[in-house]
This record gives sequence, structure tokens and C-alpha cells, in this order.
Amino acid sequence: MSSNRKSMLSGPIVRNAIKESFVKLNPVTMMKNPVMFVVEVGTLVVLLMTLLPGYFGTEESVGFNFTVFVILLFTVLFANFAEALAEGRGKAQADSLKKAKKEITANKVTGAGVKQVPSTELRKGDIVIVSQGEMIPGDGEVIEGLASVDESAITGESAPVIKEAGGDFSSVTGGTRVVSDKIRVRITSDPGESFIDRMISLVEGAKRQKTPNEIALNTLLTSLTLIFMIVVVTLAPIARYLEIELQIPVLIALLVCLIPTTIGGLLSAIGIAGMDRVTQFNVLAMSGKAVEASGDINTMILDKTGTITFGNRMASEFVPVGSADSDTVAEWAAVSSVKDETPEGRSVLELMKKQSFSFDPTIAEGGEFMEFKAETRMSGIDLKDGRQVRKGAVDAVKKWVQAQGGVIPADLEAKGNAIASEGGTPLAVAVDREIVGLIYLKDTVKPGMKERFEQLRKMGIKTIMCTGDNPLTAATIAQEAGVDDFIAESKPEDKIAVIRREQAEGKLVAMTGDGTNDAPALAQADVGLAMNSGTVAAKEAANMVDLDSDPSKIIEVVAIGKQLLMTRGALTTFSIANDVAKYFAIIPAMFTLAIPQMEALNIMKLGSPMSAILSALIFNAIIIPLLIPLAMKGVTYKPMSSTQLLRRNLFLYGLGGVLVPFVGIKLIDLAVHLWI
Ligand SMILES: Nc1ncnc2c1ncn2[C@@H]1O[C@H](COP(=O)(O)OP(=O)(O)OP(=O)(O)O)[C@@H](O)[C@H]1O
Ligand SMILES: [K+]
Ligand SMILES: [Mg+2]
Repeated sequence: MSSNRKSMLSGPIVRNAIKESFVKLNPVTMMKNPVMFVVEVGTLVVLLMTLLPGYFGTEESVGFNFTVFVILLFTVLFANFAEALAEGRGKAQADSLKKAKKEITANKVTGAGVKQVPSTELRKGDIVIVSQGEMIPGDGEVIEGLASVDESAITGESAPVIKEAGGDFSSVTGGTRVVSDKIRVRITSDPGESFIDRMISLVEGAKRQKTPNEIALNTLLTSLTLIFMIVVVTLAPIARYLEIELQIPVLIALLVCLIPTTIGGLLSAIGIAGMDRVTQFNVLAMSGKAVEASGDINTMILDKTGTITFGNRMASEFVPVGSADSDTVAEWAAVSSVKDETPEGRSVLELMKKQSFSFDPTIAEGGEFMEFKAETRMSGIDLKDGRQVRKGAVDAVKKWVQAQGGVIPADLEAKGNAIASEGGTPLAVAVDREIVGLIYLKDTVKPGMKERFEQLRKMGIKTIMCTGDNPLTAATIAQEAGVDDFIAESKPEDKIAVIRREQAEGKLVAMTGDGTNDAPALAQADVGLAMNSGTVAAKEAANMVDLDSDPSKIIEVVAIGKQLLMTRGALTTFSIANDVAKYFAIIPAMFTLAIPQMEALNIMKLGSPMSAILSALIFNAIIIPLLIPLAMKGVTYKPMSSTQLLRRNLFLYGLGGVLVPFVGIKLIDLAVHLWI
């Protein structure tokens, strides 16, 4: 799917969009867009007057009326084309996803053994077995075993990922393939509700609903249209009173020029394209509302490890404390890590080998392993001879040792702080009541983070780093990365507390997460971005899923959301400013038509009243396709505060919106005047 993402506007998409422009002329569809619906009705009226000149007494102006009809028809078609083009890319993506959703045979576990059933018969709670080479028949959670899975059908990423029972990497997606080994999976979705199904309906736009912002803008545009209709309709009797005869097609042309057709024609394309930009970025947004909310974010909560830093925290040194020596630290660090599958745990054993320390692995045999938990911030083992070995966050291990009546070595704090103040994470190693030393875990801040936080600050977004790490390490990394605030020694539930606190101050909050314990916070946040590698619970709670599982992407998602809001604002300003300018071209022309002495009003020095009206109308039509690229790509985005943005947009698109039509209409008039 990633390959056809690149070819954004291929021939078939354009051809299909042209066809759709005509299909969308159906008045039932058009009515959803009141501004363009008014144009369509006007088009029909002018068509009737062209076809039945005898009936309407318009024999003299058949040629003019026909021209007006053609221009109006194209105005509607151009608007339809913009929408169809924006929808096209999603439809193409949906087609390639549907290919991944073929019917698969599943090995379902039943009371009487394993039975082969079509994947469409699987229900929530069913258990299936998937072996090497087979497709996973539905979304689910690995309940037994470990396998590497090729998820390229969904993520576009070809390197297989490891899925295993328990922990944060247990969720699997239907339509992906097991490349090695065998897993037992509990199905978590009913037919038609799977992740691929949701993806298809999202990119297809089948479930696209107008966002609250769009609805508000649409109401404004509809009100403007109504006001101008009243203005134009009352013009007729006034003119008659003044004994000026105004032709109906001229009044319709005037109306169409005055109502906000540019933004009315591009509005839905802007929304679809904004959502599409998020999808191109390999992020699935569950709704347009989520994308827009990300444009309004005030506060961003970020993890330290893996988001701000690379997260492959590696043991780089064994530091003895008290009376212990390096060999002792290395030995107990290793014993506590023999079964610790976290990157930190494995790196301890690697460092041991690299620095040629040795330990007797038989000590650990028969022991009871304590896996790492964010709640305890420790891992370790209870040996069969009764000794307990722990490693973990310094304050956690300290408390554990003190609870048994142990004494804390005098040099522990200074040595731990030395590591932390370099941005490293010290892990204390203890055997029963004695702390023997520290493991220095090194992690580095990702390059470019400082610049990105600088940009966020310019946008007026506050960043808060949350970490389970100690305050000193947290402070060092926070300083190095340039975040605004940090919370150290935070447990998973602290995240939700921060979010609530910020929201209580009226702020919109974004966060990322992947674990089951992140789920409540993801649901609480206004924008919750879950990692595709994460648990089913996290993905269901979030309103966005990152298929590449890169937590730092939240920064770009916010930028895309902002760009969407900006594009809509800019084009609305441009559109309304445009209409004001057209007013100056068309009103004088209209009255000059009836009272030639009013020629003095023709400040634009347009060729003739007829050419003035046609030029304004042509400009009004072609500005729509001319702005399609901008609507689809979004306006160039520079990080700045909302007030600065507003000022810049008013200047650029407001002033530009007034000036461009003067130049455009004048140029078109020169051409039209030659022609008629
Ligand atoms: N495998 C491990 N064994 C023992 N202790 C560990 C292990 N991994 C991490 N720790 C300790 O537990 C603390 C909390 O870890 P946790 O993963 O919850 O948060 P973190 O990775 O430090 O921060 P973040 O929230 O940014 O991911 C760590 O700072 C470290 O001191
Ligand atoms: K208009
Ligand atoms: Mg962590």
C-alpha cells in the first residue's frame, strides 16, 4: 500500500474524478453543499432561458445566456472535481487494502480439536492457531507462543515484527502473515469490525462526517448565500422602479459572483485532503475531528524513553558502591538479568561479555523470576537458596532494602547522581539487604529534538515529558531536549492525572502510548496516538494509530492538523475577499448596461458591460481548479502563534484576495473583449 501512496494523482484517479464530477451533479448530492446547490439551480434556470427564448422573451440574448450557462456549469463541475480528486486517493488505497482482506482459512480450536473454517465465521473470543507461512485470519491477541509477523500489507514496512504472548507486543492484525514459528491467537473482533475494515472505511471516506468546525463554517457560508440572494432578489424591483431593466441571467451571474463559491467548492476537498495527509504519513485517524483537534492542541505529553530519547537504553558500566568490587556488581547484575527480556536486561548480559566479567549461570537455575514492572520499577529473581536479587530505579531498590532493615552505602547517592546528571539512568543492584552497586544505562536524545520543541513552543504548545526515571536524569534530559516541563518517577496513572489537570484549565491535550495501562490516558486525551505495535486496548482507546509505531510522530500530526485549519482559514479569507472585488467589476457593468452614462463607474476600465460580467464569472469559475493544488497540499506551514497566524493570513490571503481578481478579471476581459 505504501507504493501507491506515492503516486498521488495518477491518470486513473484524475479520469475517475472527471467522471465523478458529473455523477455528483445529482441534486440530492448537491444539496449537501448549499452554496454550490444555489449555483446549480441558477445554471438550470439559465439553461431553460437559453432553450426556450420565446417563452421568456430572451431571443436577443441567446448567445450571452448560453455562455453564462456554460460558465456556470463549469463552476459546479470544478467544485465537484475538487472533491472527487481529494476522495480519489483514499479510494485507490482502499482498493489495495481490500486485496489484503481476502477470505482466509482459519484453524479454529474447538472442543473436538482443530477445525478449518473460513475467517468470516470467526467471532470475538474464538481461538485460532496460526503457523509459519499462514495469514492471521482476524485481529486478536497472542495467548501462547512467539512468532515473527510480516505486517507490510498494513504498515507498508517490510521488516517482520516479533509478536508474543503477554506484554505490550501481543496484538496481531488480520491479513498479516506469520513468517516463522507458531502462535495461538484469541480473536478480538467480529466480522466487519476488524482493523482492516476500519482502515478501508476510513480511507474510502465512507464514514466521513463533517467535523464541528466544518459544520460551523458551512452554516456561515449558507447564511452569506441567503443574504446575497435577498440582496439580488430585491435589486430587481428597485431597478424596475428606476426603469432599469435587469436580465435574469445577469442577476444570476451577479449572485454567483457574490456568494462564497470558492471556499464552498473547496471546503470538503480541504478536509478530505487533510485527513489524507495524515494517512500518507502512515497514521490512521479515526475521524476528521481527531485531525482537527490535533491542530488546536495546547499541551503535549511525551514519554522520555523511546520518544525523546532513542530508548535503547544500554548498560555501559558497572559501578561498585560500599565495600563491593566491580566483579561483584557485574555478577549480581547478570544474575538479576538472566531472564529479563527487556532491552535494558539484555544489555546487562552483553556488557558483561564485552568487559569479560563472568558469572555462574547455574546460580539462577530453579529461581523465581520477577519481571520488570513500571509499578515496582524493579526486576530480579528469588534464588532457590532463598537469596533475593533485585535491580531497578535507585529509590525503589533503596526502599526495598530498607524494608528488610538493610543499610544504604554512603557513596550510593553521589555515584547515582553522577550518572543521572549526565542524562544516564542508574539502576541499583541489591542482594538481600545489601546494595552492591550501580548499572549505568546510557540513552541519547534523538537528534533534532531541540529544534522540534522550539517549533512547538512557537506554535504556543506546552510540552511535558513524563518518565518513570529519577528526577535528576529527567531534569538532565528535559534540559537537553528543551521540553517545557517534566514529571519524574511517574507511574502510568500519573499521566491521566496530568491530562485531567491540563484539561481542567481549558487546554486540549495530546499524548502517545502503547501499553494497556496507557489506554485510560489515551482515551482521556483529546488526541491520543497509539502505536500499532501496542496492545488492543491502547489502540481501541486512542483516536489515532501510528502504523510505524514512532511515538515522536505526534509532533508531525499536530503540524498537519494546524496546517489543515490554516488552509481552511486562508482559503475562506481569500474567497470572501475575492467576492468583494468581483462586486466592483460586475455592479458598474450591470448598471452601465441600462444607463450608458454610468460608464464613469467602470473603474476597472473593462471592455464592455457584457465582457465585464462574463470575465467576472469566468474568473469565479477557474479560481476553483487553480486553488485545488493548494487545497490538497495545504498552505505552507510556518510554526507561529495563533495571533501571528491570523495577522499573516489576513494580510496575505485577505489583501491578495482583493487584488488577484482585479488583475485576473482585467486579463480575462482583454481576451473576452477580443473574442466578442
Ligand atoms: N529491566 C529493568 N529492570 C529493572 N529496572 C528497570 C528496568 N527497566 C527500567 N527500569 C527502571 O524503572 C524505571 C521506570 O521504567 P519505565 O519503563 O516505567 O519508565 P522509563 O522508561 O524510565 O520512562 P518512560 O516513561 O519515558 O518510558 C526506569 O527509569 C529504571 O530506573
Ligand atoms: K463567488
Ligand atoms: Mg519505558
